Amino acid sequence: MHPSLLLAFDFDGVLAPIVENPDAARPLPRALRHLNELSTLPGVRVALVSGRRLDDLVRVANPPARALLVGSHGAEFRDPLGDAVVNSAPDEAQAALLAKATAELEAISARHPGTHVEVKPTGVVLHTRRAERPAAAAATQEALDGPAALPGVHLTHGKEVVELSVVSINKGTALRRLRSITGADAVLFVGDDVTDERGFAVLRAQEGDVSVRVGPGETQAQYRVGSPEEVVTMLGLLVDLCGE
Ligand SMILES: O=P(O)(O)OC[C@H]1O[C@H](O[C@H]2O[C@H](CO)[C@@H](O)[C@H](O)[C@H]2O)[C@H](O)[C@@H](O)[C@@H]1O
Repeated sequence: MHPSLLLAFDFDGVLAPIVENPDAARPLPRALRHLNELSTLPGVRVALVSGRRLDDLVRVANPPARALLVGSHGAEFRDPLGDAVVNSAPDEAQAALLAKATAELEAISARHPGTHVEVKPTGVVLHTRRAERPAAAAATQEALDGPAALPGVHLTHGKEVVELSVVSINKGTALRRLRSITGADAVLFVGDDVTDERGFAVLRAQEGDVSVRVGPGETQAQYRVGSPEEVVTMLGLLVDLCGE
């Protein structure tokens, strides 16, 4: 009998190349094709585990119909084959803190052309990829010194993003939840950024889990591939292996 496998992938930088405009990110076509193939195999569940808002993830990723979806780093969660839906809405105090952090990031962004702010259900992000380097550096520093230091705010400093959350949910908690819902014997998780390191940290290599980092950077992952194009190659091998 086949073991049951959970194959979980971050989106940006893993299935989709990083681009300047987050709205323009799309999965590589062959990545999507392989994900669709994997999602129909017996004993396999595919999951997308993203920092994006769930509605945004669905819009840009066009995920397989059977895929488990995790948005906002785990604050939003959907299982199309079950009844597991989680939306960790902030409580009153967290909502007030989120409004304050958002107002401060928007003021910082207004001072630094090329930056923009993205609001999520439990967090807010300052994007700096499209700004001139001095403006990006200044805006980042102001965000770190200001709203990121507010009590109750959880900071993630990712790829050209300063992300502030008012809940302490992360991709590690998300992967634990996915493991428990699917009852998977082993988990594969592929990610490219600092937020994904929290996911790698909860995997159990000695029990058959596999972690893969895409691109450069310090990592706890067991393996590394160079780019989303190499992820496509890995997905093709997985289709062959899991389909046997
Ligand atoms: O943990 P992730 O799922 O990778 O989420 C991290 C952020 O991903 C997106 O931003 C990243 O990709 C953009 C499009 O390629 C790029 O412009 C940006 O610089 C990257 O940081 C997403 O837009 C954010 O909401 C996520 O927090």
